[in-house]
Amino acid sequence: MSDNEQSDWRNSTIDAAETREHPETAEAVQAIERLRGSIDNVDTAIVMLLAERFKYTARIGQWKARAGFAPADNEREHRQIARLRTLAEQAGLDPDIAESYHTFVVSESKTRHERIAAQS
Ligand SMILES: O=C(O)C(=O)C[C@]1(C(=O)O)C=C[C@@H](O)C=C1
Repeated sequence: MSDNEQSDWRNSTIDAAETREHPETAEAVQAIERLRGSIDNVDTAIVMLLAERFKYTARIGQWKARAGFAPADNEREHRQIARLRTLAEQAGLDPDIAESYHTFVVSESKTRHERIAAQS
């Protein structure tokens, strides 16, 4: 493969019209499109579940602000991380991915808890 061909290949996506017509890539295009449909379904479920999770944490934020509790609870976080890492292992997911997800959502909830506390 020439340098030019190599860089064309690296920049190509399945959306280019010719990939559909090429016998060598047509099967891959179809398989990827089917898998993208599954990914869209999973992403939809994740966004719905995140919306539900943040409704619960918003209510916790209000209770914490009212009761004078700190936004963060490190012990709870450690227990959550241990639980999620075990679940991930059982599900065949890299536990680091589960922990990164936890870090992201919990840091967002704490930011929101702090906002609620500052407003009340
Ligand atoms: O369980 C709590 O105390 C929460 O405020 C919820 C939550 C979470 O998003 O799961 C957020 C912040 C805490 O540090 C721990 C957990």
